[in-house]
Amino acid sequence: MWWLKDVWVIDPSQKISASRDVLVKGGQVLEISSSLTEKEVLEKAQGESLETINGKGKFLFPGLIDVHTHLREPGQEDKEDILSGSRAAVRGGFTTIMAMANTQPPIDNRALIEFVCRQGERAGYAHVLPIGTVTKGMLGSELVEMADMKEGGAVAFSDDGKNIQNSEVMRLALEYAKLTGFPIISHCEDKDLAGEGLMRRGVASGRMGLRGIPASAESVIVARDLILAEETGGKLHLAHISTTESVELIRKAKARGVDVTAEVNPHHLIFCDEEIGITDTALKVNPPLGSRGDREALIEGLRDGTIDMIATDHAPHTQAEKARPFAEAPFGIASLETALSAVWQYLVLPGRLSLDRVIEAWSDTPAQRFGLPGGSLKPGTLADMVLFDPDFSEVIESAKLVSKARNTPFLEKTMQGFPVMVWVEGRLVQRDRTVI
Ligand SMILES: NC(=O)N[C@@H](CC(=O)O)C(=O)O
Ligand SMILES: [Zn+2]
Repeated sequence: MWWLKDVWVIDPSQKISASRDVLVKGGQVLEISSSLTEKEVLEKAQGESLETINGKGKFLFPGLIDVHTHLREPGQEDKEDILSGSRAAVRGGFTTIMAMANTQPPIDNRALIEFVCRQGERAGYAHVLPIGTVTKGMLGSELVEMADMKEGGAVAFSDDGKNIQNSEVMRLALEYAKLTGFPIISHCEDKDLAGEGLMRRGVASGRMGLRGIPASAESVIVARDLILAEETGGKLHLAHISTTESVELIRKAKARGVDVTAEVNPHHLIFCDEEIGITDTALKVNPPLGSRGDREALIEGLRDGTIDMIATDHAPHTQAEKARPFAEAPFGIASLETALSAVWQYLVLPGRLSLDRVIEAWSDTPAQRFGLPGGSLKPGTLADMVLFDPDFSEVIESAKLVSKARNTPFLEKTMQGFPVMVWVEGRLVQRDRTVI
């Protein structure tokens, strides 16, 4: 049994943000109280061994749920695999991760869905929940067997990494997914507008002489998908929103009652295109980093609820691939191990976002939207939880990362505020930054 004493509990699912004592027993949250005496706790332990943690000055919240994680297995295990990715997850404070389907081969049938589930269970760290593709082979034309894949354990459908260019296929997908009750997760990017662009088109891309991707490449597809979701009544989730226009479109669609949710990635909230250097491929990501104005619009959107969730879009690549010239390096940032700390340091500490809002957007809301267990510390629920120490500082060193990937802009930087204990179903899986 665990007794977390005098810890600041943030659990948006129960509207708790207060100093509390928390008891965990038999893998479940047993009780959250304003204070407990040793005698009371020992009685409740009923002879079970007890570990007491002094939580003063620390936060306890539900294990974070990441709805956008690339784990690369099967097929690209040199970048990441389900074991290394789910270890990286718990090191970063995530107890549930939704695995993206753009593997090789893509996760487009029930057998592959079951394979990802099995590998996740075998790894035994974060819960790994597979997302299936929307189309067979991720080729954008023929829909997968959604109901069958749901039976196998899929929790959503997405061709992420690629946009569904054919609007009729997207419309059918939204219609058909209604049978499963699951959202279609859309990677909004008009292929022709994006062209061979390398970063967001604007003053910075002009100065650097790099081919640009206009903001419209994202926003025209956001507009299309919102119209199709409205017409079909299907559930739509928009991945990695990055432009001011997209935020505006979502705000208006929500006001009309469209069944849409949206996510934003930490890097789009923290960086902007001006910070990209021609030698710095760590910041080469898709969608590309926007302008300062976009960054403000995204923060505002997350604050007012237009943007529902934060998601990492953990996109691991090998060092050799990221060492290529800017034009040739792949898009993506590996972020499971640094995302929460980065949000704490760059957004919560300066007062741009409250920690309560961050936790809601990264636990309760994803659980609700995708119908997942977790995201709550209600007594009786599985104890997936994070103890966060706002004062813990660490240099992000290659040797300490448990992900296979090193493509993070925070490498060699000192960061402050980290998860120092993480439990999955009441079992301690990370202590003092070491994965157990
Ligand atoms: N975000 C990225 O830059 N890359 C992702 C694909 C994606 O999420 O669109 C990847 O799979 O590498
Ligand atoms: Zn994507």
